[in-house]
Amino acid sequence: MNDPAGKIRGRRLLDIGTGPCIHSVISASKWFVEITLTDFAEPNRRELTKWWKKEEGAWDWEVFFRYVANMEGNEQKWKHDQDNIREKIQGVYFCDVAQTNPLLHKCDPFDAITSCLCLEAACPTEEAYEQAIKNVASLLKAGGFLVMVGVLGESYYAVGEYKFFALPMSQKLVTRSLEKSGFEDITWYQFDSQRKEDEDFIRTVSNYRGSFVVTATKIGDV
Ligand SMILES: C[S@@+](CC[C@H](N)C(=O)[O-])C[C@H]1O[C@@H](n2cnc3c(N)ncnc32)[C@H](O)[C@@H]1O
Repeated sequence: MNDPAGKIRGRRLLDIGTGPCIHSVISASKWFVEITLTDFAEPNRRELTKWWKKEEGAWDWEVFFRYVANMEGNEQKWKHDQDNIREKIQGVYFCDVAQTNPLLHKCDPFDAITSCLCLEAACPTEEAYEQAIKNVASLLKAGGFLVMVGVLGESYYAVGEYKFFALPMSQKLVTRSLEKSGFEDITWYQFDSQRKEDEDFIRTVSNYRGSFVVTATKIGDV
């Protein structure tokens, strides 16, 4: 998570579209007391819960925890980080960003929301994307932070033989959607893909052209 000023912190963190994996909140978890994970797909929620509850057959995320701990200056603390995050998780819930209340149940607004590679996979059109940002923003308190990670210009990504749809993202679309949903202080970080000339990768994995991290602060409800 990019937060050079160290201001993105608080009590309650919500991750939208966590998938079956935990990597997207490893860093963020240090700055929050309670973490709520969500996803649309039941098999993903099941997989996450298996890891959270240390059930048999759960995926081992050690290499990811080691990587993040190493980036943060001390690889040896990875186990501590892993225990810490398990303790902070409040639950793994259904979420649909297309719904005006994506969690489908009433809850207090969150201090911060993270989301990694979700909205571009969930929204079929730019209009749907704008609406999804609005829906997600409704879960955030005024003055709360949104941190999104995404890919640029991607129209599909493959998992094995299966190709998933993705809505091609641009800085213009993301920024416009955030502004329309009452966000300010929008900070954009962009990274070019090293793979954009690699035809084999493009054919078999993804045609993304780059990636981004965007951070923004919600000023109020629109
Ligand atoms: C590319 S995966 C990203 C997963 C994970 N955040 C990561 O960084 O690897 C996209 C995720 O979005 C979820 N998703 C798809 N449609 C959704 C929707 N309408 N609302 C919430 N999540 C959705 C999928 O189930 C999937 O887990």
